[in-house]
Amino acid sequence: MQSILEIRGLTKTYKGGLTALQGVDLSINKGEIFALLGPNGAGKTTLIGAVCGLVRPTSGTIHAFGEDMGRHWRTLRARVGLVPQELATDMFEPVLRSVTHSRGLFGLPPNPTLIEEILRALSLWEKRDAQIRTLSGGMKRRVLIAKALAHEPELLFLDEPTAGVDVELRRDMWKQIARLRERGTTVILTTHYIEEAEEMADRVGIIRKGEILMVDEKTAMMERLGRTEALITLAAPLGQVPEVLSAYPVSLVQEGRVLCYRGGGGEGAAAGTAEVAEVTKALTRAGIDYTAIDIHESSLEDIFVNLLEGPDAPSQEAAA
Ligand SMILES: Nc1ncnc2c1ncn2[C@@H]1O[C@H](COP(=O)(O)OP(=O)(O)OP(=O)(O)O)[C@@H](O)[C@H]1O
Repeated sequence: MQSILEIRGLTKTYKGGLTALQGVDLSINKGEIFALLGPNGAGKTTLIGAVCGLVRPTSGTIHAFGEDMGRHWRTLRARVGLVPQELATDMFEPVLRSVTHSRGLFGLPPNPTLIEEILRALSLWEKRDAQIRTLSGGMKRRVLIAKALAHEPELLFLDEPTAGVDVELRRDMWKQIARLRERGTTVILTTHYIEEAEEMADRVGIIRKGEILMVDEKTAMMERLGRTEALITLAAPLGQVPEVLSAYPVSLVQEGRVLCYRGGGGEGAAAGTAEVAEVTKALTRAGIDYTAIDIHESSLEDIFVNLLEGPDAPSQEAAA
């Protein structure tokens, strides 16, 4: 797997003393979609800003395309695209001119055919002569994407691309991002939306308080940390867990009316469901009747919440 971005020991302490990044190490593979998942203030925007030259790191190194960004800044930055959270300027510019200008900023020759293609793909061509300020919020977001694509970046950062947009537009944007990947662009996106990471990403990094807690392939993360939960509603409440179930990870909840199984973590989903079947057989053998079973696998969301809430969030080494 070829690496396109190597971040080592990246630390950022803002004036005033707040440390937004603490020794971040991160490798991004060429051609992947990487989701950086973390709560508000975790350091996601700071991390992107450091790679895109908007934030000066306090220490650490960033290599992109195999070269030191600190040394070859101009040439490397031209190969990186950034879709920021908000549009800061350009509100009075018409769409076409603004997007064309973004390409020129990187010293590239004009390419009207490419700009038209980008605007059409983002359903903005009809609006090419409209001032950006007159567009809807969702369209403004698309203009941001168009501007970032105008100079044909190989590595694209999307800072919360779908925050505050409606479900339909969100799905639309996911499709656009998937298309970029098909064309070979490497995509790093930040998000609060677990669903977004679950849907889009090849790998997921979880960041909290400026530290990367865990990086893994999405499916491996879900398999390794995922658990099976089953709620077995009993026909009559129990005072304590029956002896026949002492070997299983079960407990009584809802005043003994429901038997709760939580297990199967680390061995994939099948181990959990098979064990739930054993539990139900043991109940039947013991003559304990039940009326319903609600069984589900934990999602990336459960994993994320557990990680963030856990008192001893695992270190990256421990998790690897
Ligand atoms: N220019 C700045 N000066 C001082 N502190 C800052 C600055 N920019 C960000 N911070 C602080 O650094 C921390 C990380 O912020 P950052 O914007 O990187 O987080 P984030 O994960 O992107 O959050 P969100 O999801 O809310 O966008 C926060 O505590 C924030 O208040």
